[in-house]
Amino acid sequence: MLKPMAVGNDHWFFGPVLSCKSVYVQVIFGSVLINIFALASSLYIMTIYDRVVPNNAIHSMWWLTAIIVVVIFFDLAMKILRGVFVDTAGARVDKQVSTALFDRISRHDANLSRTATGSLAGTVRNFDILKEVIGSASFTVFADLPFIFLFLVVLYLIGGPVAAVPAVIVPLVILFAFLLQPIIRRMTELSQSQGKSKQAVMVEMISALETVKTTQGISMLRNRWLNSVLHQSKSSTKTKITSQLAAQFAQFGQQVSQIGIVVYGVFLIADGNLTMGQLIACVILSGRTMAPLGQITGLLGKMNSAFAAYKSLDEILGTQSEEEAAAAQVERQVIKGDISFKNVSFTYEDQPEPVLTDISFDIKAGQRMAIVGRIGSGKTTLLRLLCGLNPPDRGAVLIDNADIRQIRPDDVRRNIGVVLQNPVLFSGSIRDNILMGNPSASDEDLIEAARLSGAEAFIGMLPGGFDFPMSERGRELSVGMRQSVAIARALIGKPNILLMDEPTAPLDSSAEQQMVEHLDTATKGITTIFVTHRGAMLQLADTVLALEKGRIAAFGPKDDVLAASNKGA
Ligand SMILES: Nc1ncnc2c1ncn2[C@@H]1O[C@H](COP(=O)(O)OP(=O)(O)OP(=O)(O)O)[C@@H](O)[C@H]1O
Repeated sequence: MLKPMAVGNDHWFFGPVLSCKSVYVQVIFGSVLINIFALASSLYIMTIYDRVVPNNAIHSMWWLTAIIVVVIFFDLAMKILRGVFVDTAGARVDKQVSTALFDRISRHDANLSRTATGSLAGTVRNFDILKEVIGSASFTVFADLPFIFLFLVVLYLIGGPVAAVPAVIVPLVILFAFLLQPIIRRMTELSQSQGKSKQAVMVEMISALETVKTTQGISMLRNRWLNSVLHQSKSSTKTKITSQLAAQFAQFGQQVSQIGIVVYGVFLIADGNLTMGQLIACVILSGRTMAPLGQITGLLGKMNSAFAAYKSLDEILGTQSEEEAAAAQVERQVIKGDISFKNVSFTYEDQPEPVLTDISFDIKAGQRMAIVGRIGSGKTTLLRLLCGLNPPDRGAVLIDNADIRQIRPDDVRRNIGVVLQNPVLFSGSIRDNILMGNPSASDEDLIEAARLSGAEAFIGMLPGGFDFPMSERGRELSVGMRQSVAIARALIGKPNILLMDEPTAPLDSSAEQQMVEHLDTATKGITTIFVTHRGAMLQLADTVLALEKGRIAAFGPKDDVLAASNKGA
């Protein structure tokens, strides 16, 4: 079960934002000053027209000009500082949220592993949109919004009834933007989800480029790509046009307001109720009143994108994973290695049939068990449940009599060595890759793990030995070499439980025999569970579990199970 996280200091987004509270308070303070400065320039022009020009008061003009120049410099300094503060806060939030994102995605969570890699990458990329809004100077426009009312009041104090013109237009612009808002939001969400599908097609193709090149699959993927590009560009164009409509209406409102003030003002001047200077000041103030609305409506598209990005990120970061929930429960520095399955059943999401049904068995610490069965009988799935990659729907997987979901994930990772099917290596040296199994291991541990896995034999022949540099996925090594490095990575943490999924599958029979001999030494005294289709690996096992269509067909000492199966055959 996923539990929503509380909003507060621990919230993935509002937590970091609130931690920059003091910076944002300074930004608001800066905005107050900037808006007050904006009043000064219209008052200056009004005074020049009404007092200085009629009286030819050049001396006063110099004084007033000196004051307004100082104000303009302060205004400039404030705007620069405000921009710097917003950027600084944005960078801090970015660092914290990006770290949380990495941690969350790198933790094995069944819910995330169901999401396509490309789509996940798209969600992560969307964080940039959110970051751009909160970390950009345009964000400060929100701080300017309340000043619309201040400007209206000042407009009234200076121009009296002319204030009625912007006072009518401002709510109309706001209303129009509000009415468009849900439409823009829907379009933005659609455009973002289509963007993620586009990313998913590209990532899937790039990650299997060689397969794509050597099969006839290019045209199929190309069609998928073009379809998603077409859909996304259609919806993003619609979103842009609609949000521009709101911005254009705000600009239109600004122009109408200024013309309205001029026309109304001329009548008021004719009646002697307004001066020329007051009229000019009112026109300037009306522009200033409407400016934030223009900016906000221009930002509507971006803000909706940011909101949609927030929502999709919240699906990843806003919930507490089961392993995090369990983290607080049982600490197991050392796991001895007893394993029990109690009536375990499991169905992959969106699949009609269970993959494992009512699986129960016990093995004692130090036993070595082979899981055998036909293709698709559920062997890998059983191993996935054992590493905690997927939680069972019913029943429980117990390690040292504790439900694996209740053991801290770090303790599970430290005590269980895992070699998955087709293990992945990372760019970096062989040393880096093996140390991923235990970053604090000594050089002796490293050499020992390489010896036990059989990797030592070829590492010595590579240029640089353990420092041999590899690129992405370790493609400079043969499949068998990669397998040995992956086994060394699993062994270096000296685990008491070792899980392996067909560790000898890519090897020929002589390499397999060698690997079996290495593993025989490496797994002495360790609870070892491995999936295999190969007879040679069975030499290691003292216990065999045979699966058939997700149910236990046989379980017991190797010789008994093999004898029974020979009799059956
Ligand atoms: N991620 C998944 N989502 C949905 N169904 C899955 C997933 N992984 C496996 N399955 C299905 O679960 C069943 C068991 O798969 P599993 O990989 O556990 O079998 P296996 O015995 O290890 O097969 P093999 O010998 O081919 O490795 C299969 O029918 C497979 O289609």
